[in-house]
Amino acid sequence: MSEAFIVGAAMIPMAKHRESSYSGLALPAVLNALASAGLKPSDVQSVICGHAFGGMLTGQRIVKEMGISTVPVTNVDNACSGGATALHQAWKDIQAGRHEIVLVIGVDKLTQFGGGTLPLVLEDPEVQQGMVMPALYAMRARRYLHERGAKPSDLAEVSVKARRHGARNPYAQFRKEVTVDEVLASRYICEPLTLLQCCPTGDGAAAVLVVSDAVRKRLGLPAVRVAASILHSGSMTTGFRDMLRPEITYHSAADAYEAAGIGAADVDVVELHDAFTIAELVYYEALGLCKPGESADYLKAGKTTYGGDVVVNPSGGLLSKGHPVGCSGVAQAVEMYWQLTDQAGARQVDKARIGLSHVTGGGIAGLDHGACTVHLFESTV
Ligand SMILES: CC(=O)CC(=O)SCCNC(=O)CCNC(=O)[C@H](O)C(C)(C)COP(=O)(O)OP(=O)(O)OC[C@H]1O[C@@H](n2cnc3c(N)ncnc32)[C@H](O)[C@@H]1OP(=O)(O)O
Repeated sequence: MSEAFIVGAAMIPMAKHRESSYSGLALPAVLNALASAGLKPSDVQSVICGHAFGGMLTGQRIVKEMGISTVPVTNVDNACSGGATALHQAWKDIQAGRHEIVLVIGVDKLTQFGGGTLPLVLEDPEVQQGMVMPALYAMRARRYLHERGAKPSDLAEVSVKARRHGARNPYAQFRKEVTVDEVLASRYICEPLTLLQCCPTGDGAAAVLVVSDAVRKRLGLPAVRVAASILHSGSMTTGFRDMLRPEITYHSAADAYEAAGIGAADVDVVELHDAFTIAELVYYEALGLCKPGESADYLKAGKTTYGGDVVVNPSGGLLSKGHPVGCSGVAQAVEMYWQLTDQAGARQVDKARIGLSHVTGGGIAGLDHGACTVHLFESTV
């Protein structure tokens, strides 16, 4: 069994790239990731492509443009977790000794829908009743305000931090800082969530090279070890569900910490799934960054920004960087690679050695979410 390492990474700036095809989005990320690892397209032994809305054979359409052939290409759909699931599959392949150099791509183009909320699967009974993602998270937010005695400004603080971090990130879709008042004054999407508390729709692509220990040693490059890679689907329940206890994230995080022998207190930098402000607060608790019930105070005390206990979403997170669904898990891995190899520029987390990324996928009736992926990374620099 070989351990898996990331030795190269790249992404394109997230934005509304209306004129680009899926291959057009992905190719610059792929070629720059290869270049950063000193590898050629022909060195790649397997390609795994995460996307949600690219249609059939998205990965093959990208690989065709790379000028390589016969390499096995796998497409992975796990909604927002698609990219992270692709990374999980690469980790498994490297561990099993099937391949030594795997290219992982995450890509999605949400501008194809022309605006509004994301299209969901119509056979889902909750979707038939009108469930859309902002509504799901608005219910969580209402529950949080009710149970915790929190204020809407507690939610808004998440966006303020996200935008402050994102302002340092040239790859972020939104780079302007905002105040609590501006967040609260933006238009309601689904009360209590306002526009600036929702991740935007946009387009993006990211790529990482995952290699075996032997290849890492041969390349001699700064590398990040994948210390744990956990994928869970949700547990079915037809009755009451505690919306402030996202069980799929609790389980995935606990398994990741156990697999890596790493505790939450050891983590220096986190990229978590802040699709809406409320998500970040409940995930602080589920990832064990703070105790249940303490998330709003933990944020307000500055514990999750530079100078605090752990820097959460230095990239700006989904709220600021953007959330092109199937791309996001790979974009998180790119940020982890940059942070843990001291290449994150103005947003570098000082002495970052251990990183955690977390992404959940898909609203689905009866489940907390459809998929959850948690990765732990360790710097080898
Ligand atoms: C399990 C899981 O948890 C899975 C998940 O990840 S769920 C999350 C998946 N992603 C989503 O659900 C996307 C959430 N966001 C949305 O649905 C939509 O962006 C929205 C309903 C909030 C707004 O959609 P819309 O009204 O059609 O806005 P849109 O046409 O995109 O943009 C209108 C303007 O608002 C701006 N805008 C849109 N979203 C913005 C945001 N979050 N912050 C700031 N500005 C925003 C746009 O830039 C645009 O400005 P300009 O006119 O100056 O260009």
